[in-house]
Order: sequence, then structure tokens, then C-alpha cells
Amino acid sequence: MDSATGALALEDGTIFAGFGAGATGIKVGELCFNTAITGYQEILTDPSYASQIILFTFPHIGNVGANADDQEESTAAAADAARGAIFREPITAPSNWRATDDFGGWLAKRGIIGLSGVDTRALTKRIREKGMPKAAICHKPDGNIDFAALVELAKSWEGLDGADLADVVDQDAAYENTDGLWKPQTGHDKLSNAEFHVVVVDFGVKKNILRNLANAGARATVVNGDATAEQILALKPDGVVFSNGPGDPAATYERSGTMIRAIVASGLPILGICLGHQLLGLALGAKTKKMAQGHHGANHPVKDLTTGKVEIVSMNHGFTVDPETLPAGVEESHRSLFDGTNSGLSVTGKPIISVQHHPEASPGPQDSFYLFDRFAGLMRGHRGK
Ligand SMILES: NC(=O)CC[C@H](N)C(=O)O
Repeated sequence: MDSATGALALEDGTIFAGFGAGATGIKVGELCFNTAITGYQEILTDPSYASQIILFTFPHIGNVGANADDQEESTAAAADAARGAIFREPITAPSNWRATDDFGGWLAKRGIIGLSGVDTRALTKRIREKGMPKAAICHKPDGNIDFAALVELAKSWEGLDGADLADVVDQDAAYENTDGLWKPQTGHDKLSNAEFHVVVVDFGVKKNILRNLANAGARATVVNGDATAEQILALKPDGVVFSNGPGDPAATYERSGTMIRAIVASGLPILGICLGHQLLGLALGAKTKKMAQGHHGANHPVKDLTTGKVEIVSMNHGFTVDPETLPAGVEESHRSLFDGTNSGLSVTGKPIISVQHHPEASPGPQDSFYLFDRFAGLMRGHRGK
């Protein structure tokens, strides 16, 4: 392609040339595909995507522009969330009453490199067959692209294995949240009479987790992932939430394992979400491992083994808890119906639950909102003891 202004190079030397958008320059990251057909802004601002390049399988990305309400990260440090965005069709002008920005301009402001005009279906098939590669993406408006150098960059990048990226995207200073879910006409619900106070341990928390907690009656104090168990317990919470976040759970566990084990031992109700679920699994004695393709989308079927109900959920993970390694007393509560991987844990006789998927959605179906009420029920029950 003579007129290429952007390109993607994979670590195996494969090159896809196309048209650059958004930020200019070069970035490296792990390439994954996401099958959601809406919610690109929430996806691109989810701190769990740090050091990743997202290939959207839906061809038209950008049509509804961008707005301030759909940001999922709660901290400026999360500016190192997704590094690149790949889509089939060039970005068109925004067409939505909520849009305050056009998608290309928004990508540029956030430092995300966009790439269109590539065969996204071929790339998706490549990931399905060979797994998520290390990749380098570039946007060079003058068309001066050094393809060989891009391949070298992709090859030499250290990758996500062993990376404690939660430390990069979490917020240092503690803060409170009473904002609830957003509604089209009225904006955010506000929690006035909180029934519960929860401490959310921030490994890269998405705002919609805090909002769902507020809608379930919980005011949240969000603390950094480096907080000690003593500091958390001194806040006298009714329950503790371990948040979602980027990178390799085993690496983050090395830093936070002592705190997580102590919170488990405290007997307080616990809810773990995604990275928080994986960290909890490690604290309970299970092991995590890297997946080949990962799960990234808003249409994944998961079965709640405690009720037999199937829910359609939002997913975003590249690591997984190995159910073969669950010790006695730790139950698998949810399972992916796509590939049978673990999607939830509970602990016999203890108020501890966690899920691999995203009950807060954003984007995605709201089938799993009930988990916040289930957690509230655990806190209510614990309080009565
Ligand atoms: N969304 C998340 O919390 C992702 C968890 C972890 N970083 C993974 O990729 O598996």
C-alpha cells in the first residue's frame, strides 16, 4: 500500500498496512480482539487494557463520537490504558446526541494510535489460531514507515507475562464514591443514605464498579493496591472489593498477596472482580495461567453454577484461574460456556465471592448486576453475626 499512513507489525514479522488515526508515533503492546459492537470508549478507557492494542471486530468504530460520561478510568494515571485501536472502516463524523468530541480527535488527545483499512477479519483469525501476539502500531502522516524497525520493536518488547501493571494505573490518594449509575435523562444517581461502607482496593478500578456498588447501597472508599490490611481494616468497612486491573495477576500478587491473605483471614465479606478475582484465587491457594486468545467482548455466555442460570456477560481477560488447582473448600461458582474456563469462585461457609467477568458491564449486558446485590446480601448477613 503506497499511501499507507499507519501500520501494525506482529512479532512473527507479519505486517498490516493501513491508514493512521488519532495520535501519531509508535507504540507497542499485546494485540487482542474485542467482539463488542458498542462501547468502544468504555473499552478504550478501561485501565485493565494497559499495554494492549485492541482490534475491534465490529467494522464501524467511532460513529457515536466520545463524551465525558463514558470514561471508565477514575484516575489520570490510567492514561496508559489501551495503546492502540484497530478498526476496518475509517472514522466518520460523530452522530449521537451525547457526543462532545469526535473519535479521531479524542484518540489523539488520549495518545491512542488508531489504524483503519486493515483486514480485521484476517487479523482476528490469526489471533484465534496462534494466540495474542506482541505487536507494534504506528501512525505516520507523512507515510514514512520503517516496517523492519516496527517488527523489531514488537519482538523486543517484554510482553505482559510477569508485568505488575496495576501498579502503573492505580490512583495513589484514597477517595470516596457515592455516584450511582448513569441514566439518560437524569445523569448519575446519587447515594444519600448508604447502608454499607465498602473499601475498594484499586488495581485499576472501572468507575461502573463504584457506581453499581452505590446502587446496591454501598458508599465506597477507594484505596491504592499498596494499602496494608491494617489500613483497610482501620476504615471499618462492611466489606472489601478487589478491583479489576491490567497485567499478570501473579506479578501483582507478589506485591499485594500479604494484604489480600490478611483480608481473607479477617472474615469480612469480599467481592473480587476480574484481576481481583484472580488475586483472590491466588490468595486462596489456586494458580493462574496465561490464555492463548483471552476473552474480550460483550456477548459471552456464563453459567452461574449456584443457580443454574445463564447470563450474557462482558469479558476482558487474558489470564485465568486454573480450576484444577482449587483447594478443598473453594468452589467454582461460574463457568464460561464458550470454553469451560473458570468464571467465578466462592468459599464454603464464608462470605467470599468473585467473578472473572465484568458484572458492572460498561460496555455490555447488565445480566450480572445481581452480583452487587448478592454481595450486599453477604454484608447484611455478616453484620447480623
Ligand atoms: N479486566 C481485568 O481485570 C483483567 C485481568 C488480567 N489483567 C487479565 O488480563 O486477565
